[in-house]
Amino acid sequence: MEKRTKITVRDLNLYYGENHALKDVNMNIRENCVTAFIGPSGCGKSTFLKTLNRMNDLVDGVRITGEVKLDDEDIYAEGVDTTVLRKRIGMVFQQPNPFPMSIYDNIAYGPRVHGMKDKSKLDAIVEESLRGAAIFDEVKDRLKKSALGLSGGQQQRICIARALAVQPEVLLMDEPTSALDPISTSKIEELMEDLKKKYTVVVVTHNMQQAVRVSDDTAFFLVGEMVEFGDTKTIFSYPKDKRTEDYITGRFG
Ligand SMILES: Nc1ncnc2c1ncn2[C@@H]1O[C@H](COP(=O)(O)OP(=O)(O)OP(=O)(O)O)[C@@H](O)[C@H]1O
Repeated sequence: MEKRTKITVRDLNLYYGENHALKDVNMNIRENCVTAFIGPSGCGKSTFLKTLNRMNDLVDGVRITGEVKLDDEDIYAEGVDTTVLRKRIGMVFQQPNPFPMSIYDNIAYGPRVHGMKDKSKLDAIVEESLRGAAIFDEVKDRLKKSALGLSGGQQQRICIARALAVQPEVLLMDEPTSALDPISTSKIEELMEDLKKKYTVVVVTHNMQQAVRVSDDTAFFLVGEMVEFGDTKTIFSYPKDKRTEDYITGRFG
């Protein structure tokens, strides 16, 4: 079945001061799919990911032109509440960054900030989020213990659960496995397959095999330009652009 577009990007340009870091990017990100961004270091993958939930707003000297729509809403329109936006579009980073508090409190943090006080509802959200991130069984007997006592791979799944706890629609993942061992990496990759049933997932990865394994669509970036975008199998089997072909065959990067 053809998937509908969840995020539409039109003519997006981003400048860090004089540095033109994203050049006329256009993309339709499909709902309930995993979209991967690949490309060599410094090509703008993370910068682009962050424009999708306005995380770049926090950086001094950034200027953005163009349009990003979530469903039919322009996320850069005047009056958009970025707290609400980031609740709808959650984010997971390269380094697992659980808060220095209990596993339970990490997950309950977002719902509490958004006003949830009811203990039994919070309990249910915590369990559901941990299950959604495939870590409930591993931590159910130590919910009151510090999240910092978990392994890196478990911490990353706690961060995913924390993002799920506020019921997002989209999950942005910035190289979520690059700090993890192969077993933790494959757990997160399996999880992505599951997550896309409920959410729209966008992942930046350095690892082309990972893009092939987990994603439906792939975008290839090179010095701020989105060179090629489309169905992952097609991009990796029949790249249209010579630069994409050179990159995926390992000629540079
Ligand atoms: N906060 C910032 N301030 C100024 N320039 C920045 C900032 N963040 C990134 N840049 C610049 O923007 C360009 C794109 O960087 P970005 O981190 O988005 O690339 P990337 O493809 O994600 O790289 P990597 O894979 O190494 O993380 C680079 O030239 C980088 O130096």
